[in-house]
Amino acid sequence: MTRIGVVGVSGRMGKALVEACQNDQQVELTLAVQRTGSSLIGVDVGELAGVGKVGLIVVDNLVEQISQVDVVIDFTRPDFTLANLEICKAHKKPMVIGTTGFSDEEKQQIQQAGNAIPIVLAPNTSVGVNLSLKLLQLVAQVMGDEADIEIVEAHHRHKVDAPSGTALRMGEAVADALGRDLSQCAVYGREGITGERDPQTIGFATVRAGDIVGEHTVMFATEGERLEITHKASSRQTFAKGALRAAKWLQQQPAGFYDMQDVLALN
Ligand SMILES: NC(=O)C1=CN([C@@H]2O[C@H](COP(=O)(O)OP(=O)(O)OC[C@H]3O[C@@H](n4cnc5c(N)ncnc54)[C@H](OP(=O)(O)O)[C@@H]3O)[C@@H](O)[C@H]2O)C=CC1
Ligand SMILES: O=C(O)C1=N[C@H](C(=O)O)C[C@H](O)C1
Repeated sequence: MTRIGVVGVSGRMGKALVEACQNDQQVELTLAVQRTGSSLIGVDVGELAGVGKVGLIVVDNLVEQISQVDVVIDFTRPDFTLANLEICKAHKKPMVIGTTGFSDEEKQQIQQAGNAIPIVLAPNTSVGVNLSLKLLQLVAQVMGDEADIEIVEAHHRHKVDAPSGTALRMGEAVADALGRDLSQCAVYGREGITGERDPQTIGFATVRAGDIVGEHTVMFATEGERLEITHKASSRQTFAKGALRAAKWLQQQPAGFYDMQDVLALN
């Protein structure tokens, strides 16, 4: 049994994680944290998540009750996640981080924390997206040098970061396979007289609309044919189940910096 602590339980992913914990016999939700001063403190977390009373109330302090968990799961915002990371480090608790929107420096900070505790950092915890990263490597190796590569992602209107963490990770996978540096070859959106396309670039386009859960397409287009790899998430449960899988795996690992490829043995 893996005892799980979820921070940011009021969020879309926070609630999805609470529901996933209720449906998984191998985990127990033992801590539910929300921001200090939130009107949700003291509320039953199952009622908050819409799955009925579960007998665990929302609290506002990770530090005080962290001894009750084996793994902390955090899908929130970079500033809050980094604060929680310090707490997990101090208390030697493994952490699954699904938050996106980190700067390169912040990602390095998380990577370094892997010297002290086991950490999974994954912009997308779904099995499908992580499998697609493998496929992308193969496609890039075979046709990437001849193809124009464009990444299109679509998410709900509430998403605050762009491009999505997943789109950036897909871009990195393709760039690495081609020996390119994504920071040098990425083009984020186009407008006006852009000139012809530079074949070395990897383009990103972002859609924000309605309640789209998460869609990503990587396009390899040559003169005469086009190969597209598309992933569409239709439920946040796919991310939540992946995060629980990562948490159960992480509980057995030594300190280190891991991603979903490690969890799914795709490396
Ligand atoms: N890895 C993956 O597979 C996936 C990753 N994500 C990522 O997860 C993150 C969360 O997404 P989502 O659930 O849609 O976001 P929401 O906005 O719905 O939820 C964010 C949660 O974090 C809390 N929070 C944010 N900032 C703070 C803070 N400074 N202090 C305390 N609490 C804070 C919010 O509390 P409050 O309401 O009080 O602000 C809320 O509970 C995003 O970065 C998103 O990109 C999303 C889906 C899948
Ligand atoms: O904010 C979201 O919703 C999602 N964010 C992640 C990302 O930025 O890649 C993953 C998923 O697509 C949903």
